[in-house]
Amino acid sequence: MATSTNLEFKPPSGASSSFNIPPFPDNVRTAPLLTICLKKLVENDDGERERLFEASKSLGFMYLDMRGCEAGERLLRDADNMFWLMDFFFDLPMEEKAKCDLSSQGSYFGYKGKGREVMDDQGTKDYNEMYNISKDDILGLTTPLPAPDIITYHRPAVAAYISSNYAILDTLFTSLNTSLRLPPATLSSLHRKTEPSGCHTRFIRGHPSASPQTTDQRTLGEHTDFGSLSILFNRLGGLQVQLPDSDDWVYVRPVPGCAIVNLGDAMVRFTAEVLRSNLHRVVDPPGEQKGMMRQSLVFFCRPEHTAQLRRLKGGMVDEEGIGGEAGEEEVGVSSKEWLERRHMSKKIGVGFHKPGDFAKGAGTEGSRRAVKV
Ligand SMILES: O=C(O)CCC(=O)C(=O)O
Ligand SMILES: [Fe+2]
Repeated sequence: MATSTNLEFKPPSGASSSFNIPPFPDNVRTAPLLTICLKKLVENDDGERERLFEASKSLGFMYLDMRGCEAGERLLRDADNMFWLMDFFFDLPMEEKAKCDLSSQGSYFGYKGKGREVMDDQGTKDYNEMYNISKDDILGLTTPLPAPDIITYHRPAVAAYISSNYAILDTLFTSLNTSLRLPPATLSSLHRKTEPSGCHTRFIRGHPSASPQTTDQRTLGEHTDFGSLSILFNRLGGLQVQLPDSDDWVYVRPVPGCAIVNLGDAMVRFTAEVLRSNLHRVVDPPGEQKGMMRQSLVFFCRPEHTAQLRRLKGGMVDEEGIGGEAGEEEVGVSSKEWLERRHMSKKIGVGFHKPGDFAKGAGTEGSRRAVKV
């Protein structure tokens, strides 16, 4: 932890530990993710910029190799701290976690218990506990939300992790900005750390699905991410992506030293579907990892609340008239509205009451232009 502690906490369960994890199996189908080297992007390597653009158009999922680069190594260290904090958090008694469950107030942030969201329109319940920590809360842009002492005490460590993510986001946005031939800093200026947004850190504890007899081994339903870029760290397998133009689901193998980066709906809307926000889901970990508690860590970067999700002006997409006449202004929806509509539809008793409600939260999953460009 970045801060020392005088508080007494029982040792964590170690569910996040990278030690003693059985290997990811070799006999399952895995996704052909490109590995992008952060160091090369930071050094403005043209070839690496092209590869980032390619990965963002074709699958919208990639590995980002953090090693050998100061900003990357810093994020790896800060992410390790978050995995420790996550262990402590999820090991708290349920009544402590329930105190920061803000779902009934319609808040996206705070704790969500296992089975409190649906994975589909039939109302199949999920198998995850989640804790969403608002960037605006940690950086003091809003009044602090109720949180357990362990989180309050370690706010500086969470803030450090957020800053490390922003350093990397800035590199990614700058590179994509160049590839899209957008006016300088267009993407970065829609994602300022100091402006209110739905950006957040997510802790996930995935419980094994119901019983070995069930054929449905999903623990988190299929979805596209709502925002712009997600930076994800996995220790155990279980994440799957659906391959473009196919019904096949394949695993994403966790790779030490690499984050899994994926694009969300906002990037699709900004680029008239040139960039891709791919469907993904989580199932029980494969092979010898099956039955283990699975923890993952995500930083979700979303556009500022007031940003309009529509084709951006200028740049290759607009000038080439992709998704409309060149210079034509599309009617947008604000990032805040998009987020609220999408997250509510899954919450049992809040936005999801009956079949049909789930579909109200649809994202850009129907979009397929990206693979054809
Ligand atoms: O846990 C994972 O590997 C992925 C989680 C995810 O897709 C999400 O929280 O949106
Ligand atoms: Fe996701």
